[in-house]
Amino acid sequence: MQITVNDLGKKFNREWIFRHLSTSFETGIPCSITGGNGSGKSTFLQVLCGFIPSNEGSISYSLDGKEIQQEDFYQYFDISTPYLELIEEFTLHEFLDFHFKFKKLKQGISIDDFTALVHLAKDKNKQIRNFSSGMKQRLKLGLCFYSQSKVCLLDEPTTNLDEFGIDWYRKSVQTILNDKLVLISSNQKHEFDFCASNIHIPTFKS
Ligand SMILES: Nc1ncnc2c1ncn2[C@@H]1O[C@H](COP(=O)(O)OP(=O)(O)OP(=O)(O)O)[C@@H](O)[C@H]1O
Repeated sequence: MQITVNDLGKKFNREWIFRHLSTSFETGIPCSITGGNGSGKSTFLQVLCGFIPSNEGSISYSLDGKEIQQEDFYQYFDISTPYLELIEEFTLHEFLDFHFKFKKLKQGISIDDFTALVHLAKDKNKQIRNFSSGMKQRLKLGLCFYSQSKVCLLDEPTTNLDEFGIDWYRKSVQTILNDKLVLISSNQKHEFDFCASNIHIPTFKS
């Protein structure tokens, strides 16, 4: 998978969040998206995956040399962000049954394997609303790690994770780096110090 960004710009009202941003991303070269609070890291990820439109420039997506239309790109990525809501009324089992009707689990992994991988096997019948914030975060990350999608977008991936969870994140993310295009928006080195490339958003203010 390859994503190419050409002269991309995004503004809210009259303020440019980033401008003249040109780069490319590809599977096997994980990239960190860095910058201080409010610099535009989350906005960049949201523009990249088509959640919000850009004001200037273009983004192209291709898989094995074939172009993917922007409107079809949703089939190819997973995103984990602090603002993403889970369906709180469902139990974990109901939630996973529902989710994996639309997304495919990685080949060879069952739903039971999945719950073990995210250390939630004992919580299958618990309603998501009764999960702790760290349990929800492991679930969100697991949905990205263990799907068949080609692109994995992680916004502040260790939010709410304890030391065990951070260690789990660092080991788990390693298992997908060769198969998925991984982009990590973060201010914390332990979330991205293994990345081979970096985009520093404040560099693209004007
Ligand atoms: N929908 C919106 N309308 C207007 N301004 C917005 C909107 N969304 C974000 N912004 C502004 O865009 C700027 C970048 O926000 P963004 O959330 O992308 O930053 P960030 O780098 O991810 O920050 P943090 O590290 O705090 O999560 C901020 O000034 C924010 O207030």
